[in-house]
Amino acid sequence: MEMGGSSESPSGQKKGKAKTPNKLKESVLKQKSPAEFFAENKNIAGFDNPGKCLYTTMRELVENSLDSAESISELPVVEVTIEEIGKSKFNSMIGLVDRERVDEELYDDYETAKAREKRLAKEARDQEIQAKNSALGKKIKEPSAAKTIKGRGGASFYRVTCKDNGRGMPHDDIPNMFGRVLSGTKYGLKQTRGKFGLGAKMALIWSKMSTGLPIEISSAMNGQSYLSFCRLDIDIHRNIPHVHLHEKRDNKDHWHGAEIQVVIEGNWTTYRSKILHYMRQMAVITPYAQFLFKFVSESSDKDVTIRFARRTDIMPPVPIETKYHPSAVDLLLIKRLIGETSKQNLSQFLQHEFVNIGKSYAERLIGEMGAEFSPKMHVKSLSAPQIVRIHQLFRQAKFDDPSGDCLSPAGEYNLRLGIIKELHPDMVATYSGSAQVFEGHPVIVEAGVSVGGKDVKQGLNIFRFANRIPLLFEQGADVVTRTAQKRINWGSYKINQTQDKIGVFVSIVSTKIPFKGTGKEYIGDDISEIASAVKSAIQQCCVQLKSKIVKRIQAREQQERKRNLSKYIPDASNAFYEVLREMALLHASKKKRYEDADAEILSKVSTRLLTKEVLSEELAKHVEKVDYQMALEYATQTGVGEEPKEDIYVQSLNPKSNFIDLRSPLFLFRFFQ
Ligand SMILES: Nc1ncnc2c1ncn2[C@@H]1O[C@H](COP(=O)(O)OP(=O)(O)OP(=O)(O)O)[C@@H](O)[C@H]1O
Repeated sequence: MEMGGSSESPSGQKKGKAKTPNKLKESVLKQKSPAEFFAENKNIAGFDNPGKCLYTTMRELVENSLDSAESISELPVVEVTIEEIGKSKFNSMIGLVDRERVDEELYDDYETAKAREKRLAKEARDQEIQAKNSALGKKIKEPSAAKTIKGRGGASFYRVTCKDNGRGMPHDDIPNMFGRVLSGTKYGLKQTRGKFGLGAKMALIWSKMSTGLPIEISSAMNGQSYLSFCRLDIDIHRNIPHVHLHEKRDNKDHWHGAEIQVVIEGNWTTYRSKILHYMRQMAVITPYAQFLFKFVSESSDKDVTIRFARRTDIMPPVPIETKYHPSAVDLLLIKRLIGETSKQNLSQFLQHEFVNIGKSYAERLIGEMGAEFSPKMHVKSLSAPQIVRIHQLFRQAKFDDPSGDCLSPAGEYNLRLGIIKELHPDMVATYSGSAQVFEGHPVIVEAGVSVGGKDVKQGLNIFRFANRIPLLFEQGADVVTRTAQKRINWGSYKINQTQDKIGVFVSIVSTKIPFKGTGKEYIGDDISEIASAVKSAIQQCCVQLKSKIVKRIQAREQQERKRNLSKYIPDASNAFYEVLREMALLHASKKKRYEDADAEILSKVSTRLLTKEVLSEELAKHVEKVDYQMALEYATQTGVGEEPKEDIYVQSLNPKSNFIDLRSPLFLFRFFQ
């Protein structure tokens, strides 16, 4: 650590010699607010560099919007706009006058005349080599433009706006929701995309760090006559909101939802594809939402507008808040629950605050705790050692696994819809596992595996989702990738891991997703319960696919046989006809006599009733008949009922009617919802 200037040095000693004061300074006790901590370590929340910051800001806002709309069972409508703001515009926004460079050499991207000469010479040499190579028909390597330009370049700024039709926020809570790190409404035991109470604040911290501009929030709750508007930034050192403006405005349109706007430094060029990928995959896993994504560039030529239309009105059920499973709690949590409980005695406390403890089981547990415990004892009077005893028993006793009823998986239908939309595969299989348990939290793993498709690369194409969030980073370390690559014997399902175009979709939902880091980018491969649930879900899909693949192979073989037989028809009929013609000549010249049916055939040959063409036709008919018989035999052996049944979902195209008609010339089916 370097010492401050001598004037600030407590002893007034000179730099370098001050051993003792230096030590003293190092050992000064300091505190950090959570906001300060995350500002200094923003990479752990997914804010690594300007490009990634743009991506993470956008996704945090989108995920909040979806959580919000779903919490009131509203089919989500989310509009995201990323507007590029050039340096001049940005400067004028913050009231800074543009300034021309005076001392060019001061700048990082300054190139000396010598360096310029060297670069141009190198470029000329490269061009020559390329021209030679292209004349020789060799592959030409694109020169990387980025490498030739030195310097960090001018920063790019973006206004990110996200508007939804969700719950909105209570007027008075808005400053804390956006201006106090680690505050949120999603800390309960419930499957939500958000969890940490951090995302929106990180966007604000990054805006504060990169542009110094505040965040703006408009929000209205259902039936609210006013609209809350709040402009705020965050006091990083104290971790409290710093409100610039907080007022109620007229809500003429009876709108409900939220619109969040933040101006940050970013990099659209490097993260464009990730951002669009994210939006596309979000649309895949959330087909009941409608998304409008817009990128507005300074020079409108790079503008992007993508609308992801809603493809179904069927929304997965709203996840339910649940209680703790006794095996998932630690000492601290038990103490907290005791502090918060409304129940008086120990027996009621155990039954009310935890899942899977009924009255009689609570009494058995209390009996096991020892003589000093009784069902009627006052729960708030438990001593510290007594609480430890409860905790120890919770760790050792048997409890039923938590049920998955509180979870809301994407559903096989949505997964299948997503895979078909994304990959247009030749075949697809999906599977939804039953609830598993990890550290007392229920986990449901669903998978879809597809083979073939449009624009799909050979090998494994992996799509990961956790609590219905697409995960796009750290693919290599993720449990899904590792399982698909290393623990599935694709060959045994007649799938070629390197040559077939394989799509693997895995969606994991839980009241606690064990993400590595707060950036929610991947789930590690070290949790055996999750790894084995992922493996089994993928395997189940593979088993379904195998039967389809085997049938396809058999059908192909049959077709091949037919094709082979058909190939010989011209030669065979030629040969037959030649033989018959010879025989007919012998028969006609009476050199050789044929009787009855033989004579009849030969006379048909002579009168040209039986020609080469007729023989060809008859042979073709025969091949067809044999083929049909074989197919029939195959179907009888394997049984038609073996064909996997697939649910189909139909819905009315006319939003006003609650039925759909299936018409045929003979009948009409009317399905009511
Ligand atoms: N668009 C929105 N509509 C309604 N409420 C919102 C919206 N955005 C944020 N909130 C509220 O603000 C709180 C804080 O949001 P923030 O993104 O900081 O954390 P989070 O979503 O709870 O968790 P995480 O950090 O894991 O994303 C949320 O818990 C939610 O109550």
